[in-house]
Amino acid sequence: MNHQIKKDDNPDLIEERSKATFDTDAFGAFIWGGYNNLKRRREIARYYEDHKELHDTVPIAFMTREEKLENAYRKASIFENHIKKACDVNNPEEVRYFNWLVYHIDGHPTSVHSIMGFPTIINQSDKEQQERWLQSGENREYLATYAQTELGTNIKKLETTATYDQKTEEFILNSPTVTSLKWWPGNMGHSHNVAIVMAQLWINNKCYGPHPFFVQIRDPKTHKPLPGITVGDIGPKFGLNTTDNGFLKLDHVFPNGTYVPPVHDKIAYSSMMLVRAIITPLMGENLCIGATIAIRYSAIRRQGEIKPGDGEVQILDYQTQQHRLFPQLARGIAFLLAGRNTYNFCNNVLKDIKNGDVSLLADLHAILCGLKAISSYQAELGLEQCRMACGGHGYSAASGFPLLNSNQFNGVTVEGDNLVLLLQVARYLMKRAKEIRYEIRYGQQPSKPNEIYDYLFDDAPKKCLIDQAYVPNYKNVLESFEYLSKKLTLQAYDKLEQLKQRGRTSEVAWNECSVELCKAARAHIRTFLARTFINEVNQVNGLPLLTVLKDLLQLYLFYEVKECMAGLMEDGYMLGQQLHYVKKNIYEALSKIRPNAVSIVDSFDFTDRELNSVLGRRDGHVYENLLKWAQASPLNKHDVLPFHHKYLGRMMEEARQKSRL
Ligand SMILES: CCCCCCCCCCCCC/C=C/C(=O)SCCNC(=O)CCNC(=O)[C@H](O)C(C)(C)COP(=O)(O)OP(=O)(O)OC[C@H]1O[C@@H](n2cnc3c(N)ncnc32)[C@H](O)[C@@H]1OP(=O)(O)O
Ligand SMILES: Cc1cc2nc3c(=O)[nH]c(=O)nc-3n(C[C@H](O)[C@H](O)[C@H](O)COP(=O)(O)OP(=O)(O)OC[C@H]3O[C@@H](n4cnc5c(N)ncnc54)[C@H](O)[C@@H]3O)c2cc1C
Repeated sequence: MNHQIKKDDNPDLIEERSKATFDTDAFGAFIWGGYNNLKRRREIARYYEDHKELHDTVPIAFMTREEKLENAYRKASIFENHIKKACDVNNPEEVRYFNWLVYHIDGHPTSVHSIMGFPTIINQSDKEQQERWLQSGENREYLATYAQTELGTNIKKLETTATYDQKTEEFILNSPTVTSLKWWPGNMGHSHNVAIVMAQLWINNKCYGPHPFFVQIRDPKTHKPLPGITVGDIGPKFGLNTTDNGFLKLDHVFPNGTYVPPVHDKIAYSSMMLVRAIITPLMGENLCIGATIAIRYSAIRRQGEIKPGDGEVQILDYQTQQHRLFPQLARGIAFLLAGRNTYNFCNNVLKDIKNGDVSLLADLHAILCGLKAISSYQAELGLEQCRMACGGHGYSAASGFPLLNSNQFNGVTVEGDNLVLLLQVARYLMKRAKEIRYEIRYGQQPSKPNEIYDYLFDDAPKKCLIDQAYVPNYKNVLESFEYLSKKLTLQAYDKLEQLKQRGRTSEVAWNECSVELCKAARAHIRTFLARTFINEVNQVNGLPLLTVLKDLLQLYLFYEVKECMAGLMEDGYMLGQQLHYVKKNIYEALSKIRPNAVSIVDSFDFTDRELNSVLGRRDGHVYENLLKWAQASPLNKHDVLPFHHKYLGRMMEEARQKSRL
């Protein structure tokens, strides 16, 4: 049953919704982690709808950059009064959702304090520091950005220095070169007044590597930059234009502080882990938003005929449209599920770290790097497919895609460039490969078993079992992913070793293998995503929901096999006939999903505010609202633009006069 049917909606959507074979609320509860979470989302969305002061005054596509910032500043100033009423402030998901409703996708002036600056203070300060900065940070008496990236970046090679002066017992922070300027930190340009500055710590002429420093950059009262600080906004960007990403030059600045060594030398990097953990489910959500817009629009847009004379069809009936859109839906769900799992894993490991236990740090780091890289890349490609699926209207800001996709672009870069992060996964895999080769040669056990990479140690001979069974066997597909991942991991490892034996240094050999290392990393993450999706679906009770989830899972798994078929076929593991079964499974899944497609996207329960799209409106009344949207454009405030006569009008008048001569 689809709970979103309303009698005044677009008739095509009513028809689609009436065909649902499952309960959309049950699906929504599966996606958002239970019925109570779904209910809370609705209550929070209602709260937002009822409080007009939290809404944008005009669509942000019609605002200048200054107007965008002022609008977001205005909302930030009343946000605290509302969030306590709207949410359980101890529930991060509720807080995140309320933030998302209020500020939407283009950033806002308190974001980096919330997701990076303040969490760094919570996780990386000692008791004395916490007493001083925790409550005041929580109250937003100050706002802290996270200033790590410089004009050139590679954390180990950061150029900003923090030199301990033994006489005055102070640290001196300095940007010694032009490339040491901090560049990019969010909200540093104008909004925040404190920066967590990552700088190379020097004590007694010895460098202790990058460490975070709490630096007041603007006067708490006047908000003017403090002496020695040069700070400003880096200018307009592809997206996130409501965020003032900034530059910062430090000229011998003296923040307060004492040096307390961390329990692990990578603790200083833990803030990045937290954000990487947030990014994966966010990528899933973005992709599901794009798919919702494109699928709803494809259900109301009629264009062309399939059976001549039968009238124009909904474009969602074209197999090509389904093949373009439904995999995005399936991938979006896979990222949401894997993202939720690893977010919980991340919080548990960060708690362990606080208690001095760093045993799972490397496992967590690798999986977060890989998921962030794969989810942001595939979401970017997928959203572009969704945009293209909407034809010309997809190119209009009214579709929501220009804002959604241009913000999505930053996902592949923020918190570490994707390729750099894939190489971190590969570094982890190479350690496992060394254990495998070592174990086989010397009969030793690997360091510790772990569900994430156990399959790499499975030595049983492998045969591809993908067949044409009516009910697809997901385990067989998962085994194919495991086979490919292990093969690519060992191939990369063996090549690395051969190159080293031929005299290459480790670093040069690494570079010469890096394309193959990235392939191995992708294959490992594909395996993780597939396993998580299968595990989650296996826990579902209730046949109608289970059936539709299995349709999506079938599409997800076989689509991913098709994506990596070259690797599976090159050594004869998968045969041509089996590829035929793979394609058959994809086409079957598309047609099983088709009648439920609108109800699946309805199940996400996104509000029109979240979709921010005339094409994706829940009621399907697209065309009349496209006209309203266009008429609201600032250009249409005047029948004749104020500068018309000065330029074009004069040009035409002069041309007319000339032709009269
Ligand atoms: C809304 C629309 C969608 C938008 C998308 C989402 C947006 C949401 C967020 C918006 C706000 C974004 C704000 C953005 C903020 C930033 O970007 S902050 C800056 C982030 N910067 C980076 O991420 C830099 C990336 N680089 C690195 O992390 C490191 O340089 C490196 C690549 C990991 C290499 O590390 P390094 O120490 O320099 O060198 P190595 O010798 O290779 O060391 C590797 C060893 O260290 C271990 N390790 C590395 N990182 C971690 C970690 N985080 N935790 C634990 N361990 C780590 C690694 O495993 C190696 O260990 P060994 O193998 O044992 O040596
Ligand atoms: C919207 C946005 C918000 C941001 N917010 C913040 C923030 O709040 N705080 C902050 O500190 N930073 C922030 N950043 C900076 C961000 O973290 C960096 O841009 C990111 O880590 C990539 O670093 P880079 O730009 O220096 O790219 P580079 O490191 O110069 O990478 C450029 C290219 O070189 C390749 N490359 C680099 N190193 C290697 C390698 N070792 N092996 C193979 N290839 C390599 C990469 O693959 C990439 O294609 C933000 C960036 C953006 C876009």
